[in-house]
Amino acid sequence: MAEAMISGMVQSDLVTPSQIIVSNRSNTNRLNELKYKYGIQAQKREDLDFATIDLFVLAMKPKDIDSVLESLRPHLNPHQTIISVLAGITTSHMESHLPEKQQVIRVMPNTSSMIGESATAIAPGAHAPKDRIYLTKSLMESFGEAYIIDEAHMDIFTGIAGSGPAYFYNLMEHMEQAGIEAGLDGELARSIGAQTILGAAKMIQEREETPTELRENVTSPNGTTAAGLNALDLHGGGKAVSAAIKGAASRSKEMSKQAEQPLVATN
Ligand SMILES: NC(=O)C1=CN([C@@H]2O[C@H](COP(=O)(O)OP(=O)(O)OC[C@H]3O[C@@H](n4cnc5c(N)ncnc54)[C@H](O)[C@@H]3O)[C@@H](O)[C@H]2O)C=CC1
Ligand SMILES: O=C(O)[C@@H]1CCC=N1
Repeated sequence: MAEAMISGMVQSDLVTPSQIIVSNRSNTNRLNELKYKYGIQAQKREDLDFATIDLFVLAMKPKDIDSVLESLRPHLNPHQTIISVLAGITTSHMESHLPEKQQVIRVMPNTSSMIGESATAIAPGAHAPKDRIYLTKSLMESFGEAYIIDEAHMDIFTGIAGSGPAYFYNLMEHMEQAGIEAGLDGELARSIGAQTILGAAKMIQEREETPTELRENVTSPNGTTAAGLNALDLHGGGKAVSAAIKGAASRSKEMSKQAEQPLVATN
């Protein structure tokens, strides 16, 4: 996810590549790969000059949040902002592991950041000042659309947009496979599927009609679309998508609860 955001950011005018420093726990090969690919700086954790950093963007796995915050804590000053992309980790949880009144902002981008087409949510913590919230919004807009939302809606946003690209990739795997089974070349089938999804998404964005109206426009009485939609319905159709979104949102909620539980030492 970090690479997808970096890729989108460096293609925009908002930041210069040299303003971005990437770091990780121990994988120097990966750091060098990102450094040369995007022209950004790469530094080992122990070489970071914390005082010169305005925004820390955390993009490790949610399970590592507490140890990372504890290790950042002694180096922070009140003017620095912690931006987290971690699914399920609440701003209040992060604030409880940081110096009092530390600025925290939770965001949820998706991997389409890579090409400047993310749908990203932003939920400010209790002490994030307006200027940092808007700076974060501009940063997120450098790789797509960004929406400031109530943190209570972060789970459902994650279900729709954070995980959402995967539902469409899954759909496209099926479209491609159906094309192949009917004798189409695989690449051609993939490209037809992608263009069809792109066109449908742009119709929603660029025209006034609702998804329902647009669906009805495609559906001639007793025609091919009606047959396709009937089959879709018979196999779960839209309900399956709704269940996917709810499943992801509920996992996000569950991850928030897990993060609150104290670690139990085992031997
Ligand atoms: N993959 C996705 O589509 C999205 C992921 N996210 C969130 O982004 C985060 C990362 O997900 P992925 O990129 O898929 O995982 P990943 O496993 O590809 O990347 C995690 C990165 O964190 C680094 N890392 C691990 N521990 C670290 C530490 N202690 N200090 C510094 N760096 C450390 C690793 O070296 C690795 O580069 C997760 O929290 C996830 O919830 C959010 C939105 C979308
Ligand atoms: O699967 C995940 O947990 C992450 C968060 C949203 C998309 N990928």
